[in-house]
Amino acid sequence: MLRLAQPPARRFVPGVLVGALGAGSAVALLACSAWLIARAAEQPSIVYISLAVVGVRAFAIARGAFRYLERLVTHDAALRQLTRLRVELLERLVPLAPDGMNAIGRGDLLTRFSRDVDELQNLPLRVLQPALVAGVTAVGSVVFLWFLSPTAAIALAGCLAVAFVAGTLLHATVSARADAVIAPRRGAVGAALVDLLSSLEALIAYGAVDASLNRVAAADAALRRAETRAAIGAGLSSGVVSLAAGAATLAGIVIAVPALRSGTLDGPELAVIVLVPLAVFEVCAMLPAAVGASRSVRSSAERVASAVPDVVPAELAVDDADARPLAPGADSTLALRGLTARWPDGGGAIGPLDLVVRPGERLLVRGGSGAGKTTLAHTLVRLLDYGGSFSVGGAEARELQQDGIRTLIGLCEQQPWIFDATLRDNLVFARETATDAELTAVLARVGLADWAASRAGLDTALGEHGSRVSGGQAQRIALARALLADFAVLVLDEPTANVDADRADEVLRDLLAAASSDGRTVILISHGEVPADLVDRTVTLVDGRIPA
Ligand SMILES: Nc1ncnc2c1ncn2[C@@H]1O[C@H](COP(=O)(O)OP(=O)(O)OP(=O)(O)O)[C@@H](O)[C@H]1O
Repeated sequence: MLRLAQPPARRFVPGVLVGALGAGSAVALLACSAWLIARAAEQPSIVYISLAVVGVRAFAIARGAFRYLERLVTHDAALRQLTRLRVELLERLVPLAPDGMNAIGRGDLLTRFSRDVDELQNLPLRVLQPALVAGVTAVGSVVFLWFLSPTAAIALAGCLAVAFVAGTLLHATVSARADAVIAPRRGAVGAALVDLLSSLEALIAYGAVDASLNRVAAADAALRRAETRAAIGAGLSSGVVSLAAGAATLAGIVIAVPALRSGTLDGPELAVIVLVPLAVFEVCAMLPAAVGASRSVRSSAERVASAVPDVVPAELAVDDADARPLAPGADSTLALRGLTARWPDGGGAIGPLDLVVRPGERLLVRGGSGAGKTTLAHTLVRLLDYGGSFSVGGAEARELQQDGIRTLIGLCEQQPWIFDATLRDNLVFARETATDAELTAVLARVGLADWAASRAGLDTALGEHGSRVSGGQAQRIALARALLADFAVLVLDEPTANVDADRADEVLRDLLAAASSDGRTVILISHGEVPADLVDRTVTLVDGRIPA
């Protein structure tokens, strides 16, 4: 993950170079200014100081220009890499969705894909870039001072080393744990908040809102504690660096004054030796912070990596490299022979199952709760992988591209996803070319024409998660989508699960009439009774098998 977060050298190295030039200009500006002021105090002819005057102007302009360029180049590289990283993460997420994403709660997942991914851009910006620039500046400054006074150069190097070691150790002692737990605690706050907001109805009904609010407050307090501790660590380490900067200046005075008295140094050189460490430490103060930032980046990288594992769990269907497209107009006969499947956590195994579903057939798959009906449905649309054999129109499903199979076999889920958008938007993504007239016609087929007309028609807003539609209407909208997509085989998973018992038959009758028109195969999944005339055949699942 860290490798993915790091921009390529051709974009990263220019940032380090201009950063080092900016930092070098800052040090040179101070050295030049110190020399100029001290030399000017001796009131020489202007000729002797004109070069230094030009130097001060040049380094002042260069410092600003290089710092601006550094921000531009490093942020451009980091943001480009972030874009690439996001695309790569989404590409890794797609094969996991939806059945491989249940291990992490939605709130935590959201935090991983927003804050934790954002945190990864700090690898080049706050860890590697400042560390390299500080290193180059420190070495360059020590070498420069060496030519004036080797003793002063050694003293500066010593103070820099002490500042780095002491600052880093202090930072680590106070806030290493905090740096590592901030990201997971931020995730915990996100999880608690999403949990609270998405279950508000139940919490209000059972008077449990306060308990849930307390959970959010506790997660928030834990996050604040970690952030405070991290800030204390950062503050203490920058205090140590400032002390070391003062010590380096004092050391410069102690070393340079006797040299001045003995005549081996002149006044302007003394000013340079005493003041240059201040500029060097300003740049090197970033080092302990960079080590601290590396801990936060590592913690976020681990969280992102565990949300998108390199290897997709074997239980999920993934296209083989040589998977081929479904042949156009492929026969829609489905044949399962010794089929087995299970969920990524290893639970809910079904099979071995033997079953043939012929084109145009209306098959009811019955079974008690937990019998494996939804598991079978997810296997048929190639969300879950299978053992044994599952052929589609005579071709083995695992040899065909999943996308192709999903143009043939469609699934209307038990809890259909309704987007927080208009009725039109909720339908048209199933067939992007559909006109309003076609959308209205399909609404009539699923029995929603009058309801839509009594609202704002296709512009009716459906609310978040379909909060403004009933369970039966949500099922009808899902079926309307499926009809637009024109699947040859339609799997209806418990279409009346969220409908009143006395309206269930009516909804089911409407749905099946619409679904099985056009000679479509319908596999109806239900745990309850279904009027016999609605289906051609019934198979019963018991503990994931069809008893003989
Ligand atoms: N997303 C999931 N991850 C892991 N296990 C699951 C998942 N969904 C279902 N299971 C497990 O698989 C088994 C079969 O569940 P499944 O949802 O297929 O049953 P079902 O017949 O559709 O039940 P119901 O009528 O109650 O919806 C159960 O033991 C269940 O715990």
